[in-house]
Amino acid sequence: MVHVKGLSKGFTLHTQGGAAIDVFDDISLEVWAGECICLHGSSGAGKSTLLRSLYANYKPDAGHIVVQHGGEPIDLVSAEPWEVVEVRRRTIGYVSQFLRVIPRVSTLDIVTEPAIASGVPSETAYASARILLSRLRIPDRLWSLAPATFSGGEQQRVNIARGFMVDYPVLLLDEPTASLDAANRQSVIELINEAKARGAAVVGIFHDEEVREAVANRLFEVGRPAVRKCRCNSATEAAA
Ligand SMILES: Nc1ncnc2c1ncn2[C@@H]1O[C@H](COP(=O)(O)OP(=O)(O)OP(=O)(O)O)[C@@H](O)[C@H]1O
Repeated sequence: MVHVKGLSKGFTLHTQGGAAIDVFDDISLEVWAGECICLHGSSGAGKSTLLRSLYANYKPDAGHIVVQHGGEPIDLVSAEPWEVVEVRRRTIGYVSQFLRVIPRVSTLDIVTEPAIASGVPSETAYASARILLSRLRIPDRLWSLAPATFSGGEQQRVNIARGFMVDYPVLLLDEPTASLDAANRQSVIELINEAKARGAAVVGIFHDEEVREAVANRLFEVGRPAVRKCRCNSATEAAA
């Protein structure tokens, strides 16, 4: 479903004297339908940067991210913005750590929105949203409220419900259980395993060992490049 080839990414901090940070270099990875890859590595190794690159939030410096989209391969590194929008609507779902709260929009509407955008009839979408919110133990008295005032764990569960509303062929999960208690962690484990069973290719960051063991088929080590590229301009700076 996802084929990453020779992917490299660094950042240049233009507001801080052009300092260059090489994050990863020449990464290659394949993710098949029905499996879950856990991105692994020390803090700052580049796990979130890789995940965001897979969602085309960051543009890699080199390499390819080829995704099967509607039966055709598409390279997200060279895709046009409208193609990225289409891929996100139909093929790749992303659950970030934090919910982007929209003022005055109810929990039910936030959760339902991706399904309606992907063409699911509104009645079906609302019925699925209610089931997901119940499975994730969001009390129904909160469904009509905007989640701005919800606890961290409640907001995270609303975000997870939103991410699982559409049966995306590819799912990217950035620490989906970071603020959850044991019962809710278990619900998320079940949702991930159900997604795998229907053939989703899942890539995630799971710091929680119990979650990792319950869902991951493989660990993929994200590490700093063995040889750091120097982006200095002069030979003197390069030598230094
Ligand atoms: N938008 C950005 N601009 C500049 N540098 C960034 C940006 N995002 C990440 N970095 C840098 O890239 C490196 C990798 O960060 P990243 O968040 O991908 O690591 P991580 O492995 O997910 O870490 P953690 O486990 O602590 O969340 C860090 O050195 C970080 O400072």
